[in-house]
Amino acid sequence: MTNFAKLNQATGFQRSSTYDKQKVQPISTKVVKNDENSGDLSLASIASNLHDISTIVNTPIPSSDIAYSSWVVEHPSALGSFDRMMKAAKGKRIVVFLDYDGTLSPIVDDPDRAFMSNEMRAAVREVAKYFPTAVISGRSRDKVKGFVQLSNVYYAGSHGMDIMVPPKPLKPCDATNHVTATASALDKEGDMLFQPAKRFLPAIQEISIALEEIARKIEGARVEDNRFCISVHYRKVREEDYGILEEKVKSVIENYPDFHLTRGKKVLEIRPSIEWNKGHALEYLLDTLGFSNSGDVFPLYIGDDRTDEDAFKVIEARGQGFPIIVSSIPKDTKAAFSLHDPSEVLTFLLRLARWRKTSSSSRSLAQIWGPGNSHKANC
Ligand SMILES: O=P(O)(O)OC[C@H]1O[C@H](O[C@H]2O[C@H](CO)[C@@H](O)[C@H](O)[C@H]2O)[C@H](O)[C@@H](O)[C@@H]1O
Repeated sequence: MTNFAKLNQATGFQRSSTYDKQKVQPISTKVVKNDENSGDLSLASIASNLHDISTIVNTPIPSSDIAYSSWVVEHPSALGSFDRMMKAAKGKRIVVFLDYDGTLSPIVDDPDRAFMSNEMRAAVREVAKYFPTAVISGRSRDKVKGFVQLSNVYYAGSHGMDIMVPPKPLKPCDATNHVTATASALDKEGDMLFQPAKRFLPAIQEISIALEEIARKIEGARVEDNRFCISVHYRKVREEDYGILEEKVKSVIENYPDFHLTRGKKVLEIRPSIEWNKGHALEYLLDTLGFSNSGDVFPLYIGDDRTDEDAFKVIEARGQGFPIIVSSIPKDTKAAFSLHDPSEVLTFLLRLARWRKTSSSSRSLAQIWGPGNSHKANC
């Protein structure tokens, strides 16, 4: 049994095996209590009955809807499961990790215009008031910081290859946990930087120039310098030109054996071949904040893309925490829970902050954190 299966079993989550479309079941009227949607049928029960409903009312339900609903049975909605999730996290210290593109901001054609809404910013700010919070992005750290514009979160750019934590913790509650990591340097502002791919910077510059040259000749192609990795966007490239672009990009990488190509959403990413990804960044941040050997830490990671799977795997291996995928289509994932899109991410974050706020005010601090730990409730 996997750690998640154990976790789900312990917390009462049913992650069924593959949905059997042939099996006719009575339409469930079981209600999943949910603050936003109290009284709605759970997605899981919808999934197991969509096919039957379709037959009864003789109205075809798109197969994509059925497929999505079946997938949600395997990866329950983090909104529908919220109360039970929080029950499982009771008495633990939640640390929040957020991806940027496709999670905090919707996917748009122009990467420079992937702005985060003010509502989302306020929600992240609120969450970060109560929980240590980090944004881990494929973008350069400066760029993602420029989009998020919050001073109370930690930032990791270049898929975790550029991590910044202030030498002093962002919140007093982290003070006892804050440790100085090795292999770090201080930047101009005195922030502590961890940049395991620094030695590749000269090669990255060369590769970037070669890729710019290629992109100039293919309409719609675009190169984005993410400092320790490079993105070649093809969202606006004609389908018939994609093959040429990919071949040319590969031919550049062939000259640089220390680099490899990965793929994201309509983007090719060129990265140094080091053993470091978003999963390592999550572990690094937990260590730096002093949670390395802490049995009571509950990392919560929300992300939408392939590179986020590395972080999901780390949480799965720890056997504690919530890996949440943002997706409107079924996909292979290590995430245990799901959210449909960034607007559901917003709702989830607001609920998370509200949950902590109300539990802080309605119960005594000692009840929440245990005797002697009441200061932590301010985190
Ligand atoms: O780890 P992330 O924060 O999710 O970054 C991954 C890549 O995100 C961006 O590209 C994606 O979003 C763009 C804006 O919505 C979209 O135009 C593009 O097609 C997507 O792939 C970013 O521009 C890349 O550099 C990141 O690597």
